Amino acid sequence: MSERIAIVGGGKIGEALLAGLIQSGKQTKDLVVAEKMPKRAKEIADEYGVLVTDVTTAAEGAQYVFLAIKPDDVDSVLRELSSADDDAESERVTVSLVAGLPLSRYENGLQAGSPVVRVMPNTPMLVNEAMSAVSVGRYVGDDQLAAVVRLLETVGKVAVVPEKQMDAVTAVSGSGPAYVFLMAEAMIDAGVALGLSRVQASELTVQTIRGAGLLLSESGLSPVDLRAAVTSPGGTTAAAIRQFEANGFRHGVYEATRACAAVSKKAGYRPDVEGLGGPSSGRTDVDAP
Ligand SMILES: NC(=O)C1=CN([C@@H]2O[C@H](COP(=O)(O)OP(=O)(O)OC[C@H]3O[C@@H](n4cnc5c(N)ncnc54)[C@H](OP(=O)(O)O)[C@@H]3O)[C@@H](O)[C@H]2O)C=CC1
Ligand SMILES: O=C(O)[C@@H]1CCC=N1
Repeated sequence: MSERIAIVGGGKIGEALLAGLIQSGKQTKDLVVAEKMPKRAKEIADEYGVLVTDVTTAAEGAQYVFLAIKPDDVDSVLRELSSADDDAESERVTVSLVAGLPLSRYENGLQAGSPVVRVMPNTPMLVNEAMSAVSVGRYVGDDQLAAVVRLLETVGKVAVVPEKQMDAVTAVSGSGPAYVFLMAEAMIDAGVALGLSRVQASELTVQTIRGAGLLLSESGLSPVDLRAAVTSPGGTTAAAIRQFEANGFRHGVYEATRACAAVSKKAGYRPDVEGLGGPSSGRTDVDAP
């Protein structure tokens, strides 16, 4: 029997999941999206040929409901899901892609005993090269976990991690693609400053990042060894790396990931709305940044 998969939220990561699942062979008849913005709903329906509807309809008959919505929208969606179809709820696996919110938030918001899996994916899912980290809720059976892992493996790699590592995971792989794209932007701008056309600088940068990523992934060598192999004694790379270090590159990456993890840790608090320590999260393990 085919599995019906609902994706609530047709934004960036919801679309990446949808596109990845379709590319990996999932049939569009087994996929349904809930998206509340009418313009976006039409774009998704036109582009992918899937049903785009409301949360309740999407969840009906779905074995898996992926939540690809912002943290602020979670409570209202959980209310809709728990009033949708009481009998089905304990069978249905809710898979949250939302940064920062703990498993307990979903387990408390859904019918008692509902299986919930928390995932931190990333946008390379669009090209079936995601890195997804998975933490398992207390009511998830082994078969249910295996099924979610199998689904995510169709769009990339999967690691199962304890929930306490999720903030760090978000800082490395969840937000990580943005750091690489920022590096690409900076390299392209630097190439233009050195006299290359933007088209040339883009082609050189994109292929360099692609090739370096593949080499790192496939050679079995460490980043330290691979960097050393590029760095000829007294040569051009050594001059560049000296400037990176003098300008705090390593420190910048460290501070950036720390800031990212701190925001992930506080996501449940919605600090802009309620102030730190506000009543929305139910979390008690949040430190000052
Ligand atoms: N982008 C990324 O790389 C990653 C994102 N995530 C997580 O994924 C989640 C979504 O992020 P992202 O895709 O970037 O955000 P987007 O804002 O692009 O997408 C969220 C979408 O969900 C829609 N939505 C909100 N509430 C509902 C509802 N009740 N029913 C149907 N649709 C709804 C929003 O509509 P509207 O705009 O009208 O509110 C919006 O189109 C976040 O929690 C984030 O932490 C995790 C890993 C990576
Ligand atoms: O920026 C964000 O909050 C989301 C979570 C990880 C990547 N994007």
